[in-house]
Amino acid sequence: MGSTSKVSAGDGGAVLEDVPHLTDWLPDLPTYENPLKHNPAYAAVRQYFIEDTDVVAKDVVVNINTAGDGVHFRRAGPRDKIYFQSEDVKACIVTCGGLCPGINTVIREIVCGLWTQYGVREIFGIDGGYKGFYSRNTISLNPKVVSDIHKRGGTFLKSSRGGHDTKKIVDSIEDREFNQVYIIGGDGTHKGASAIHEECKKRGLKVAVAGIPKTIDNDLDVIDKSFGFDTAVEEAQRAINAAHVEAESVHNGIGLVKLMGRYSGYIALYATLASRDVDLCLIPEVPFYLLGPGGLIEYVHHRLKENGHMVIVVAEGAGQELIAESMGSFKNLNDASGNKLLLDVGLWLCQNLKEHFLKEFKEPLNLKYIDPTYMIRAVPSNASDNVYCTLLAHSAIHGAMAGYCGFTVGPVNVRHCYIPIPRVVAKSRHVNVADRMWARLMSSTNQPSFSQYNEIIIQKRQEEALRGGGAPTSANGTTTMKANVDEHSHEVTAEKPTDVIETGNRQGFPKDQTEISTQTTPAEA
Ligand SMILES: Nc1ncnc2c1ncn2[C@@H]1O[C@H](COP(=O)(O)OP(=O)(O)OP(=O)(O)O)[C@@H](O)[C@H]1O
Ligand SMILES: O=P(O)(O)OC[C@H]1O[C@](O)(CO)[C@@H](O)[C@@H]1O
Ligand SMILES: [Mg+2]
Repeated sequence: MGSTSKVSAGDGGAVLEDVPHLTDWLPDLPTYENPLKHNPAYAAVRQYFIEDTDVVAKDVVVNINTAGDGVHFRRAGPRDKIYFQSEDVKACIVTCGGLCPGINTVIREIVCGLWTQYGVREIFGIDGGYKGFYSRNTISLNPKVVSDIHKRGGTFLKSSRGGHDTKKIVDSIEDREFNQVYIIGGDGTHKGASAIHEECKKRGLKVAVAGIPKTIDNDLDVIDKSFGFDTAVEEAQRAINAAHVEAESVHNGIGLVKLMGRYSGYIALYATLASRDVDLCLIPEVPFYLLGPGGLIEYVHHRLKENGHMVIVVAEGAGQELIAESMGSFKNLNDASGNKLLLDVGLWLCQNLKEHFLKEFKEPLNLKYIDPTYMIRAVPSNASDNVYCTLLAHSAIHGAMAGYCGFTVGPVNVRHCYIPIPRVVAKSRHVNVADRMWARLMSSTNQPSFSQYNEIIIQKRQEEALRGGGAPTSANGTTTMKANVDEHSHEVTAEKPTDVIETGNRQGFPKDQTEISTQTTPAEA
């Protein structure tokens, strides 16, 4: 990422992973009194201003015998001295990447917060993500324009993938004289934000770049949880309930629900735990197999015999390697930002479940597939996400006004912090299957752990080798699908099953992801 980290130690030995400040390259900047001192709403608050020495511990659960002084982040909030005068601020806001409930609330609260708390009058929206900086006119924003946008899903400013051109973006920032840039987005967006910050620094500009982490997959590291996640989990309950109703109303009924989660299965995990009607939850972090002892088909058969119906929740990124191998050959497609496009695990499971049941148990399945993928992220944020978004927006504006830059905001152990951007994008967060939260799920669903994955695959391979290669039966229970990948809709349709192949990669994560964070969030404790 090319940025130098600002790590320092306090007198007591505590380590501070600090965020950049405008004075790092503009040491003589003047300071001003924070107008909040005279704001009737805030003036009465005792200890309203955050001390520069206030920090938040990254880890709060420690071993009494081995605990050191640990890593800390700068506490977010208003400072009594600020580095911008209200009339000099020209702020802009941009939203990038996929949608997430609450984006509009963050936009609204940045605008209203800057306006009412700091008296800023020049606030602009960038139209359609990063590329809007150099290809579109800006949108003038004020509290009236944004007054009711938090009641709508989506992004008022529009979003996009791809199109990040650091030079062109910073040229636009310079030309338009923006000095505060608020960037709402996920891991890709934050990598872009970091590049913008570094370029502004290189050009010696007085520009504060502030990130606000947005990811429905909850895959950004360090922060407790991303906004919109709770809303999405709540919305997913409607689909799971429908799947349950459909499944229990017929013989041999299966309700299959596909939820978002490219590489991290948090939505599926939490939606499953919240529902309690789910019998099987498949996530990208846990590779599974179909046939053989401990396999998916055996479990589904057992569950149907026992209960007559079942509900399966699958995260969209689950089983990708299995599907790819079962398809023999397929094209690797990426979206405009370079993210891998996923194969449809929902359709694949439907086809394989139905076929195996007919073939092995001579029983037809009554399978209903529900795909609410976009429905759970297109809704407006719920009440608690709205409050969360408000705090994020306020933390961001207080940080920028105080001259901090190249930071993102978010709660760490429930206290809002300023976190250096490289820290949150260095690695993605994944469900820790060795953690108690996954254990809770396993105990709720009683599903198999698929722990024999390696043994099953090795054994099947050996059997195939003995047979001389061209195995007439499935090695892992997958049926080869000839994929028609429509490059525009990205849908995968299956033709008639023809052949069988094996899979052999225990690794459930994307190959290019070398560092994986499986931190325990407070909610998982
Ligand atoms: N490494 C990078 N450097 C600079 N810009 C990037 C980088 N990766 C992605 N971007 C830009 O960030 C924007 C958003 O990226 P992306 O589409 O990956 O979504 P995201 O922010 O990760 O959000 P999500 O994946 O949660 O929807 C795009 O405009 C993309 O060009
Ligand atoms: O179809 P789009 O808009 O690219 O978004 C799909 C992807 O976005 C994400 O929600 C991440 O934002 C993934 O879970 C999902 O695969
Ligand atoms: Mg992303």
